[in-house]
Amino acid sequence: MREEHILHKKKFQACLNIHSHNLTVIISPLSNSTRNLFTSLGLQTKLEKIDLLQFPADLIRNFSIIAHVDHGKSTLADRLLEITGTISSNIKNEQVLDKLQVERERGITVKAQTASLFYEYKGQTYLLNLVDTPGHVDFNYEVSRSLRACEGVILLVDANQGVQAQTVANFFLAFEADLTILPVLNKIDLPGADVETVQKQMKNVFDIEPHEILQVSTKHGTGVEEVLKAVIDRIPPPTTDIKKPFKGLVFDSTYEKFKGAVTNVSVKDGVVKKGDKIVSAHTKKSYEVQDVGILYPEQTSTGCLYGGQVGYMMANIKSMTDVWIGDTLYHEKSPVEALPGFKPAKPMVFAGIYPMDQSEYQSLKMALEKLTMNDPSVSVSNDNSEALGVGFRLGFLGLLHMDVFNQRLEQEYDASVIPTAPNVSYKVKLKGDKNIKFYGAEEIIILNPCKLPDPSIIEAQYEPMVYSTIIVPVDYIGDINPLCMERRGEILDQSYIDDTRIMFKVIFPLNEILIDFYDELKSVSSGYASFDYEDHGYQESDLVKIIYLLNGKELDELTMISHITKARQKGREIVEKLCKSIPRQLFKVSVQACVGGKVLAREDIQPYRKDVTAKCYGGDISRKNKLLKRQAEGKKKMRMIGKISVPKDVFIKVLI
Ligand SMILES: Nc1nc2c(ncn2[C@@H]2O[C@H](COP(=O)(O)OP(=O)(O)OP(=O)(O)O)[C@@H](O)[C@H]2O)c(=O)[nH]1
Repeated sequence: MREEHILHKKKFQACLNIHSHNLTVIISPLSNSTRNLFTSLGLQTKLEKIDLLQFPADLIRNFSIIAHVDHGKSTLADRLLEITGTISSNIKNEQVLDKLQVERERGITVKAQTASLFYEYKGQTYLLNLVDTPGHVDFNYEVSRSLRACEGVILLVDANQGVQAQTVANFFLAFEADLTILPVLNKIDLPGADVETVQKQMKNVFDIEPHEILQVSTKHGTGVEEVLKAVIDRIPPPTTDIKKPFKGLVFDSTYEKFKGAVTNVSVKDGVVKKGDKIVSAHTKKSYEVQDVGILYPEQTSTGCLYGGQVGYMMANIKSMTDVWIGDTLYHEKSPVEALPGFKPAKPMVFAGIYPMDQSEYQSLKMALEKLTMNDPSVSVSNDNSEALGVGFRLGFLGLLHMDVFNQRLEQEYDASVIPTAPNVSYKVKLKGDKNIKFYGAEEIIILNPCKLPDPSIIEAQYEPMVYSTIIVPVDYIGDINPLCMERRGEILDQSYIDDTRIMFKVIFPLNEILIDFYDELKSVSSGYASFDYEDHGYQESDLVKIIYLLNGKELDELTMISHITKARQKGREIVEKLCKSIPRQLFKVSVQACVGGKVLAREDIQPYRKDVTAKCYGGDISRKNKLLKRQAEGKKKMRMIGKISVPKDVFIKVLI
């Protein structure tokens, strides 16, 4: 049975399709009240086909939400989606735009997400395009790209925690991009919220006046509607001319099974329609637009996008090499000057990834191609190892980024891989001896520690440095100095951001802060410190290669480069942890750390005989088979070093 009822009112049209058990409401974007009515009833809503021509530039606002980790960006996005009737406010929405399994499991945003909202204000309906961005330093590249599709940002600061290191980093990203900054204090519901102090910090660090700052509780929705109004009042509309030829900036892309590449496009000028023939300024390849629309928050086809608008586009792009984030798209018959592309992401951490079984090399290659389409900040090059075979060396923006990428590889592409220890990239200057033809270059970059040349042919070695910001309460000043010294850091500056907090500027070797520095910083400051860093070039250093041996066989995935003063301590620590992580075998295993043939540390793993079926003699055969099956599954997670079986993720266990 189906019944249709169409409501006509001055400014909106709603069409209810009543099926026997479910109700779909087709709504017009033009009225908040209609959308809110239906979404608050918990009904499924679908946007009626809209004519985006009704939204000229002055009715459009494009903005990002930026903040330190966990200051409430995704929660604010949820409330904005609810207030505008984009999603139902009847159910408990939690971080709706965090769509990836890894984001849901970890409770963090790793991928920027765009959503279009319609909001009625002062008698006009506005089209608002928001980008929810990640807060962690490892995903800053997502933030900087998103900003290119915006004219303004909401800078969210937790009223309880105050200005943190990533607040500073993200503020300056927006400031340097010349965007309008709308400052908002969040979590004012918390008993520890100290609005006055945080206002003072924002005045001291960003020169933002207290009266400019809005106050909200995104959890309870308090003050959130004022944020929407301020977005319209304070953030300027995009500058565009829809009569000019189409010029679109590709600011993000995702790979979808069955659809191929879906690009997120910010239309700078002109209009793009389904069926148009478009060209990529980067590859000069042309495509036919198969679908184009807005993200509401799911893909909602509109058939076209006009200047100033932001949305998605599908054009049958199948290969990763054909999508270039930062690319300019134009109509085949009206070429335009390409927009400046994005500064390429600079990987900070490198690690090898090898197929568990060499026969899986091709499928791993394809999985990497697809996943890097979703995450273009990962660099991929071929790699090989005597022990692990052929594989890939990947570059990441940080350890969390690496961890998340590997998890996505397993979860989304079912890839079973052996990852190697993460390392930074070193630079080596070879001796100027014409007879030495090593790599045929004077200066080489070492991405794989196994490939560090013999010291006899090295003239100088350099390690990457970072320029960092640490913010801590003054009570912990005394703990910061020794921590920085221990990590070979050089404190350049320290300044008060208010009466209670101090900001340090420190230069560190990247290798020293890569693994557990942040944990230690948090621990010495009772969780109050925050930390952010950026690339600071290379500096000459005294480095050695540490290799680890199991009964004399090299454990390739753990080879590392260390500062000479840290080698012995590092070697001892890792040997100790290896002994704890490698299961006992049927024979004794000696674990050694060596530098240039000299043993730095050695320990033995004593033999242990484990017959899992020992207790099953005479018992139920099915139980015995179950145990053997479980043991076989366990073996899949192992790899063999000689006769020793080692967990494939051994480096994670010993390093992190
Ligand atoms: N009490 C209170 N908690 C809040 C408020 N806003 C957010 N939270 C909580 O703070 C935590 C982090 O919120 P998110 O919205 O995930 O923060 P985020 O900035 O998007 O986090 P990342 O994307 O990982 O950087 C969650 O547990 C929220 O429930 C608020 O106004 N009051």
